Amino acid sequence: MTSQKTIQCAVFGASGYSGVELSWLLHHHPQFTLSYGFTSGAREAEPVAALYPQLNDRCDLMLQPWQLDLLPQLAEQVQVAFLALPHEASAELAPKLIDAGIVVFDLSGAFRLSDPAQHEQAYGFVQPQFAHAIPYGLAEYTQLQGNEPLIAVPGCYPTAAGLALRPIADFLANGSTPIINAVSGVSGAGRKAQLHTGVCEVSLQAYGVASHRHQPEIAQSVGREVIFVPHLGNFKRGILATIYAELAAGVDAAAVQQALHAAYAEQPLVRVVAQPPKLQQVVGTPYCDIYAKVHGNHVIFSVAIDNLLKGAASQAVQLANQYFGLATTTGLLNRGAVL
Ligand SMILES: NC(=O)C1=CN([C@@H]2O[C@H](COP(=O)(O)OP(=O)(O)OC[C@H]3O[C@@H](n4cnc5c(N)ncnc54)[C@H](OP(=O)(O)O)[C@@H]3O)[C@@H](O)[C@H]2O)C=CC1
Ligand SMILES: CC(=O)N[C@@H](CCC(=O)OP(=O)(O)O)C(=O)O
Repeated sequence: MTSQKTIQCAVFGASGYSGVELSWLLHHHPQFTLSYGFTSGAREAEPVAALYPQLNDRCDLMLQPWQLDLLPQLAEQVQVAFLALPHEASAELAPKLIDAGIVVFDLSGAFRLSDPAQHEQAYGFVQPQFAHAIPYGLAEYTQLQGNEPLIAVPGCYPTAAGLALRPIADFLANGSTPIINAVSGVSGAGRKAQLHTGVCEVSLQAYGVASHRHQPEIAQSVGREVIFVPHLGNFKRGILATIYAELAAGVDAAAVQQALHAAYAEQPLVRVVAQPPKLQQVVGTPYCDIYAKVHGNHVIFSVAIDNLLKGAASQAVQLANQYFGLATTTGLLNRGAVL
């Protein structure tokens, strides 16, 4: 185990929603020191509290615009970079950081899909060639050794779907297609101004119907085709996913419950709950809450996470904890969130 606060790290995209949550978690982390918080080159240097006044007198991080000529200095100082960047920016920057000897935890979708053709179709750009070898970091199902150069942090919706469906993957009817309906708060779309996420525009609505880039990611994660329909809701943060899956003959409610409890008995950040979860019980926390009910030959899940934490920043820290041999919850409990 590494001694106190010795692991220096940088957050790229620290002015964004998932980046600021990461920065706040790392600011308090007992083992990591947040040495740099970078923004795009389009900004001036400024304190993080200038963008997020709730951090006044609580976090003295200075945001700096990223320029490539900072790389040698960065490589001397930090061991770890967390990328909370647009997908293409991550794809471009990650190889440079790796070449400089920095381990990268990437929150974008740039390295999640192992099939390059599927990636190009979903993201519209060509994936770096080494992407197929990058571990997909659904934290409860990943065993990092501490020598991986890059870890792909799962997407927010795929985190919720993967944590529910993986424990019962062997119980599903042959050839059946789970259906995932999920509602996300507006922070899922990031901080940048966009008409469709404006306060007068958002009203519960489906989008990306059976065409969202997370559909192939969920399919890859659970090992079968799925139907995925995301929805945008008029609330700030959180994802509530309702998942329907057909069970193989003979699988009953007890078997499903036993599989879920067995999968997460030793996993402190996934809670198998007895009532359908409310968003408010996970918002601002690193937990995923999973409820399951068997109805006839189907299992119905209701799953709740905070998209910016378990769906992004806290899962990245969970993976970094694992990478450095720390307990999975280190620095994650009793923290509160920024937004
Ligand atoms: N929001 C969410 O719920 C989740 C997001 N993610 C992923 O995390 C990543 C960040 O998302 P989110 O926090 O929502 O995004 P935001 O739009 O809130 O933030 C984006 C950040 O990236 C910076 N940035 C933009 N372009 C560049 C560039 N070319 N070079 C360097 N920095 C750049 C921005 O800086 P500036 O302020 O200067 O523009 C900002 O700090 C995305 O890949 C997203 O898909 C993953 C899971 C959940
Ligand atoms: C509400 C909303 O817009 N959500 C985003 C997903 C969140 C996100 O940033 O996607 P990744 O997990 O792939 O990084 C979207 O649908 O594009």
